[in-house]
Amino acid sequence: MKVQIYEIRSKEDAINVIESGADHIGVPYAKNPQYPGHLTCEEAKKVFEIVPSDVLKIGLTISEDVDEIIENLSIVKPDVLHLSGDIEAIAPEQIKTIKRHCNDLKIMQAIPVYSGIPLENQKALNYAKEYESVSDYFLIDTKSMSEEVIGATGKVHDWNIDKAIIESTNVPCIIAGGLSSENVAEAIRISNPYGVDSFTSTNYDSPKDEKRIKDPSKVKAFVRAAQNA
Ligand SMILES: O=C(O)c1ccccc1NCC(=O)[C@H](O)[C@H](O)COP(=O)(O)O
Repeated sequence: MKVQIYEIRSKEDAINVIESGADHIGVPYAKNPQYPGHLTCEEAKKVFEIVPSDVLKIGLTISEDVDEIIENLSIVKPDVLHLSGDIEAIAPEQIKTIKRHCNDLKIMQAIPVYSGIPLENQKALNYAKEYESVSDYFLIDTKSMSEEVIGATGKVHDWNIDKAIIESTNVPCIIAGGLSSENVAEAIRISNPYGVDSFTSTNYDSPKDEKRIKDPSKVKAFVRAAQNA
């Protein structure tokens, strides 16, 4: 079971999270006034410099501007670009353009799932079909009604929807949305994913420093719970 941890804002957090056994390190970058925690491209590059080659460097952007995305990738150089903005803002053909400009880049497309809405009233399965030819991973994540972006809600959704998406595609799927050491085993049992992702529930309750937000004991407990599931 692959374990992905967001959002890494410092080399210290990256080291702690890697020592805790995470397989994927998630760094959101390209400054956006709505997300003060996101790093500049230069800061993200510096964090990734210390990541060993057996850990995947996941760079998250919510940008919808393909030229800007390509320019930023030339600085940050992640292994995987995680697209977590409005899914309809970047069409599969545009993702092909991004891939053409960046050798060996892999794509993780976020698939939005709303809490409390039945699968038949959501577009998640259609999106998975539409984006599977340009995606190396899907990140099935909770979307809030009031936000354009997908994720970072701290809220769970129905894991049977994850199961349906996972069974519909050959793209490796990582599940996300309110996952913690307490609920991750049950989410895995229901959906049988390739990997699991956590942000909110592995943060300190009150970080003392804006760059050091990950609580090593919560990250270790999450990794252990996922690996033992
Ligand atoms: O990490 C962010 O800052 C972020 C911002 C905007 C959209 C998505 C973001 N993170 C993506 C992730 O993969 C999170 O870990 C995922 O959404 C789960 O978050 P949570 O429900 O808080 O555990």
